[in-house]
Amino acid sequence: MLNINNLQTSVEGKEILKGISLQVNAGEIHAIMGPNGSGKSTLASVLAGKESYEVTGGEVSFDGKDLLDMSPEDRAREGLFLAFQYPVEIPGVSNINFLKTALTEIRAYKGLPPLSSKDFLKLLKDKQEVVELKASLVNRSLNEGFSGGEKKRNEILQLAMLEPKLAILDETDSGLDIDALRVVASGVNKLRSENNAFLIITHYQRLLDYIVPDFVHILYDGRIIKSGTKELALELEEKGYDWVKDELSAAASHSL
Ligand SMILES: Nc1ncnc2c1ncn2[C@@H]1O[C@H](COP(=O)(O)OP(=O)(O)OP(=O)(O)O)[C@@H](O)[C@H]1O
Repeated sequence: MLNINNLQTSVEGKEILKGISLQVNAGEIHAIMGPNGSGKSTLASVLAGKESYEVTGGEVSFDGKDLLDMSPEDRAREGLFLAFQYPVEIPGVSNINFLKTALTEIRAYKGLPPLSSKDFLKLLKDKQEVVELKASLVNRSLNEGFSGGEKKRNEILQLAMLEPKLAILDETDSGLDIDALRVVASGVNKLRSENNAFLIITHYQRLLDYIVPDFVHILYDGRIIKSGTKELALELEEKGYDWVKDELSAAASHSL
């Protein structure tokens, strides 16, 4: 589904991603962990097509198509979804209109007609229950005045409505209380299927108790320095990032 090969990117002349390779197949959940400033959000932004990042090398294919060649809108239409670390507020655009417009766009791209208002509202009600989001929030302006936790739940509502092939969740757990964390995680677990995949960026092993990843990758200074299964996240929480660095330098000196 997603194939990243030696991806390198810079921002304002500063190299941030220094050769990332990662393959995500349908049905898989990958977690990316790494210290502050290691490039996690940059990776998410580059995949979503944010303009300020310059790709200086490498390739990314998504379902066999060249992702880097597509506009951000086409990436979304192809089924890529990014849940922001800091969801944006859009005053004047109601949450419900935003969802309807986005869903209509995506359906049109797939050659499907728009849903009738009745069917749309029925779908919305069903999905709202998945994320336990209050009905009143759906009628308000997009994220305006939402609490941090409500914004994150709203991101998962968007995910539930749009059913992307690949969802990238950038620190969705930050700012969530325990109940909201459980709701967001159970939303993701209900939405996961054989046909979609998730890339979950997180600082805390805690989220991975709820959403069990198939693979965990450690991003450090713009490179994936170690990959493993869910146990790697536990080990990391216990020993810290210096342990991975020390292990790698020991391996490097051993091979000299
Ligand atoms: N628009 C930008 N302009 C200048 N530098 C940037 C920009 N975006 C990212 N960077 C730099 O790139 C590096 C990686 O940032 P990024 O936000 O990807 O890290 P992160 O791993 O997501 O960190 P955190 O865990 O703190 O969210 C940082 O040194 C950051 O200052």
